[in-house]
Amino acid sequence: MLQFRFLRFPLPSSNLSTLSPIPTTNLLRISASRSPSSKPRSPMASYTTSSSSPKLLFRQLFEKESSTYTYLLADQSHPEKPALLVDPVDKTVDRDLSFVKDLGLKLIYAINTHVHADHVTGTGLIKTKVSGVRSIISKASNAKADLFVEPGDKICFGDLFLEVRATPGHTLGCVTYVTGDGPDQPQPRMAFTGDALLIRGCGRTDFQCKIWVEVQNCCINQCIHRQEHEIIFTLPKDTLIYPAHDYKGFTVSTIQEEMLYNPRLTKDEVLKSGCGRRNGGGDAVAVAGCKGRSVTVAEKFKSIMENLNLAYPKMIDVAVPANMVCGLQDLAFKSA
Ligand SMILES: N[C@@H](CCC(=O)N[C@@H](CSS)C(=O)NCC(=O)O)C(=O)O
Repeated sequence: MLQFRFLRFPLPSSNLSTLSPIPTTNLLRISASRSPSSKPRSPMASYTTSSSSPKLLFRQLFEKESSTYTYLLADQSHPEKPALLVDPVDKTVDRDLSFVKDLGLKLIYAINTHVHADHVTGTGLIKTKVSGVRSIISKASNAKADLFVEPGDKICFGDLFLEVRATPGHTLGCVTYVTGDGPDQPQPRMAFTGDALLIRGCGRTDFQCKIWVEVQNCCINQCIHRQEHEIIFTLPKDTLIYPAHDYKGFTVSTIQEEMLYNPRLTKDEVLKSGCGRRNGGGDAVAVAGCKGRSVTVAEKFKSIMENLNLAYPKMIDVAVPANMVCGLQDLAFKSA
């Protein structure tokens, strides 16, 4: 069972009628049933690739240089049509804001899933162009923003909300934003996974996390594997996956599809062989006496990730320092 703190952030006075005031200790419990440990044998059920709610307005936007997806969500049934952007890119801010204006929405939040390494976030630029917008990032990112979220927090926009789930691995502060569970919320649910879970892939783990591994003497690859399975894969199987990037032309996936076909997250041969036992985290643990089969799930994942041989993102030296300050570094130059 996961526990979520129910938060509504205070809005600037011009927005006060948009959302309800902040409840202080309102706790909402969300059931989180465990996912099956191995691949289902039956063929994949065919799930819808779009979510429906009379309230939700949803758009997937693309920035082609970094292959980044930005997501626009709004409560269109609310009189003020409060909206938020997930992972906006500086280069496409004008496009996004003009789109928001065309649709008659009131942008209240500009949210990042993590400190990006391949592009500069648009959140800082958006704040200079639209008054009252608040930037959001996870507290664990250590980056600057107006508001910091932690696992279990909820970000409300009108009657809709996003839950915050921790999915570290690509960076320590990576979070996934998941649409709410409830009568007014979109069905199926939607998970904005940032770089934690990509379609048939996942974010590289050779940035911050190697340092963390050394410092904490803990295997982050094992950690991300566990996070993917327990924090993401406990969502309903029809939950739609919307990543921050795609390099192959995919736009959306589902939990079920990724459980079956994501090559980085489905290496469970040890479990199937009977040579493994389960530990508390759901990983296979090698058992003495199973010669030649003593490779754990986490070790396989680690080996895949250590052999990706990806070049460092071209913009990393510019993007990371800028994104640590909400993309506001050198803003005068950029907006000139
Ligand atoms: N070539 C691109 C960067 C490509 C890259 O490294 N993508 C990251 C996410 S953005 S930091 C990643 O995690 N990729 C995983 C994968 O399997 O591709 C550039 O130069 O910007």
